[in-house]
Amino acid sequence: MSDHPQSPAVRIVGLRKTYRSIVAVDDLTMTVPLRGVHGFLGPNGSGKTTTIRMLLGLMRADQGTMELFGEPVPGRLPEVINRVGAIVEQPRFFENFSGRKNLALLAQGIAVPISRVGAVLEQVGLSDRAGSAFGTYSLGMKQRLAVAATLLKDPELLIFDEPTNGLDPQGIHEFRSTMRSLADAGRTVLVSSHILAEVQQIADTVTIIGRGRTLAEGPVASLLAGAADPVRVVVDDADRAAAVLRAAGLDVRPHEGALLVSRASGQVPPAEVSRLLGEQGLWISELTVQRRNLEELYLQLTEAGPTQQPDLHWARPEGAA
Ligand SMILES: Nc1ncnc2c1ncn2[C@@H]1O[C@H](COP(=O)(O)OP(=O)(O)OP(=O)(O)O)[C@@H](O)[C@H]1O
Repeated sequence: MSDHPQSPAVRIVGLRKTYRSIVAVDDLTMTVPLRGVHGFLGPNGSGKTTTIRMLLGLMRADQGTMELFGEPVPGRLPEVINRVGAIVEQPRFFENFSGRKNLALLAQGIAVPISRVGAVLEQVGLSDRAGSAFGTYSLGMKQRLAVAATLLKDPELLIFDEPTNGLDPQGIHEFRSTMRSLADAGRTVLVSSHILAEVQQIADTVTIIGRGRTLAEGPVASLLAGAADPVRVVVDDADRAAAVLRAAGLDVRPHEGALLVSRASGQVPPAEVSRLLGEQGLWISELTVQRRNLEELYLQLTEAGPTQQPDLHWARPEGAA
């Protein structure tokens, strides 16, 4: 059990790393709550891999503090490393050995009971193909065998760095379900990706970074529940509908055969749009609130600049700048 039961799985404050003149990570802050899938998101080159390598003690930070389960790392890494499983680089498996035999060899090497092999194959959905040679596996199956290898020690936190790179849609789908089921079984999954929309589908919480800095962090649902998402409405007489809505003080923008209705002061209730148009005999054929996705949020954050983002931080640790 943890000495710090209330501590998040990961806490990073003020992390910085430079490679000669390149600032790869710049005052980065991240909190990964216990349990659930946490997306660590940002475009290529934004500093995700560098951060993960520092967290795992594979590289030294220039500045900042990091904790795993409340223990400062790298100082106390030996005490917590057994609670962490990570795929940072592709592990090497023997092509001619079956998935099961590859895992059995690994289990022996790290003194894990051989009985764990069957359990971890089951957890990643590879039991049916466990007897086939690794060389015959699809990329997605190879990746899931790598996950199975990290599960041998039964870690509480799993860290995957861009795990779906190179996978086809089927492989991506399967990997997502694997991450979801690991989290549903009570583990914490930290997954980095440059494809924000992809991770949005399974992440409970996210940290979004750009150029080595944290731009936003929090539950996906609260980050996306913008104060003023536009209402998209389709009506036959769009010109007259636009005039009616504008007369009621709403902003109206034609967009791809529909009208996007918004108001500077906040969210427009769809029922208000429906009532205003209905009262004038204008009948709506489609009415939806256009929720943002994480990619749109990212673009908005990078356009807005750092001074306009403080309300998007939800879990800034005390003492963070
Ligand atoms: N060993 C290195 N030497 C010099 N610069 C590096 C090195 N590793 C990374 N960088 C630079 O540091 C920055 C952050 O890279 P990093 O790999 O951490 O980003 P990333 O978000 O993981 O991107 P990707 O998804 O492409 O791996 C980039 O500008 C990268 O070019």
